[in-house]
Amino acid sequence: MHGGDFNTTTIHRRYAVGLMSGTSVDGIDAAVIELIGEPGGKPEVRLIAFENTPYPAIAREEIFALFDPKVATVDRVGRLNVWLGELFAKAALSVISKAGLSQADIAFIGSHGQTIYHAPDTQTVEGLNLHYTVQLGEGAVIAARTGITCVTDFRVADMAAGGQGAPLVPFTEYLLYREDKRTLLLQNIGGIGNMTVIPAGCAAEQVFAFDTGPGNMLIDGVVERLTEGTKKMDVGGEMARLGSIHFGLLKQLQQEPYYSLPLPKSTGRERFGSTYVDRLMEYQNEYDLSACDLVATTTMLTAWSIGDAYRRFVRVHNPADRIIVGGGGGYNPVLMDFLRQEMEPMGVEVLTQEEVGQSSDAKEAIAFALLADYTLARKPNNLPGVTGAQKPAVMGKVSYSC
Ligand SMILES: Nc1ncnc2c1ncn2[C@@H]1O[C@H](COP(=O)(O)OP(=O)(O)OP(=O)(O)O)[C@@H](O)[C@H]1O
Ligand SMILES: CC(=O)N[C@H]1[C@@H]2OC[C@@H](O2)[C@@H](O)[C@@H]1O[C@H](C)C(=O)O
Repeated sequence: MHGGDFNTTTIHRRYAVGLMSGTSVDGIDAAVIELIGEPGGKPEVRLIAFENTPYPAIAREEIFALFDPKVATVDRVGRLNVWLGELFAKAALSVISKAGLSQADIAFIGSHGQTIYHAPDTQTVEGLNLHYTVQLGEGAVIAARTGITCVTDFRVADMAAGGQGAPLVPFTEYLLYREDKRTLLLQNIGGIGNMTVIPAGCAAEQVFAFDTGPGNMLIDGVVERLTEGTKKMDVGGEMARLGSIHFGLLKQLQQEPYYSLPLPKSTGRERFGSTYVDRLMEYQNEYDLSACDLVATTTMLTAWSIGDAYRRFVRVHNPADRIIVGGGGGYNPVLMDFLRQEMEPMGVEVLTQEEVGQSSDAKEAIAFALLADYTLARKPNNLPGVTGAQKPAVMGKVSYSC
């Protein structure tokens, strides 16, 4: 099949590539999917190939450097934008070949890019309400290197319509997971934690979602500090398993105002990034905690924040049957145990994406391919009820291939 052939036999089957790089900056997720169904409809999705390409160390360092707005000068931002465009293009070409396909087989690429700054809350300048978000990874470069039309920069259109520009994946979760009889919570535990609520038999307007708080960001942050950079994550929850939770500190951390902010809401590194980790390191001293105690307490805080979000914002009107966990946090057994302790007493079964036959690793990359399918069909692909946008928007900017 040729991606460019829009005749009646091929129009409903096409291959697409989705690219994602999350807030943890652990590399580029690339997926090839087959979409069966009308463009911009409710397609059947088949995962053909998936690959995670770690960033070269120098690129990762530059991304982290540019999280600091004082460091992110316009020349460095411009340079990183095309640099990441090149790396995303390579990741796309590699996964296409892993799928046993050629570029000519691929109808389009949907690429999220790398968020370096996200400012969803209104800043008023001379009566103008400004909110903004910056994702890097130039679509023109991806299209030029691959010869495939590429959709990028999804979030800004939702923000222009008054939304938070996040989360965007719930639209695709509604398309792919909705059930008639069960209310589902889809919990992503990436850098940040985010929850999508899909009530049994719901319409798109009834789906809601929000960021629950830190995902792995605080755990990764403290582990990196405590091990002087030799470890980037608590692999297998090993440190947390050896520590004890300090309930006094836990209680103090639970007072963070984000948890009680009303919906819709989203958050990021601006709140739970390195400044927050600095504070956790100070608490370690103040409470005289071992390294493992601090990791255990931070891991419990992360699990608690998900349970707390469910109790506060979901349970009364949408008692859930299942919470399906995706993202790297699902690979941390201690975090998953703590989450079970939170959720099971409330009657919510805790499962991973793999346990329901999906791929946790590929989920977000798949989502951006699916969102791009809607962009190219010129159909709205945001959920105003989720992002707080005042109206539907066709998100994504198109860089056409010749
Ligand atoms: N084996 C493991 N043991 C413990 N933690 C793990 C393991 N594998 C991954 N993780 C955690 O998952 C994180 C990566 O998660 P993920 O890839 O979902 O993040 P992301 O996509 O960058 O984030 P986001 O969804 O917020 O954009 C790692 O930084 C680490 O904290
Ligand atoms: C601005 C930004 O990149 N936000 C991410 C981040 O990572 C998780 C959470 O915060 C979510 O809001 C979002 O990503 C997912 C892919 C989303 O938009 O659904």
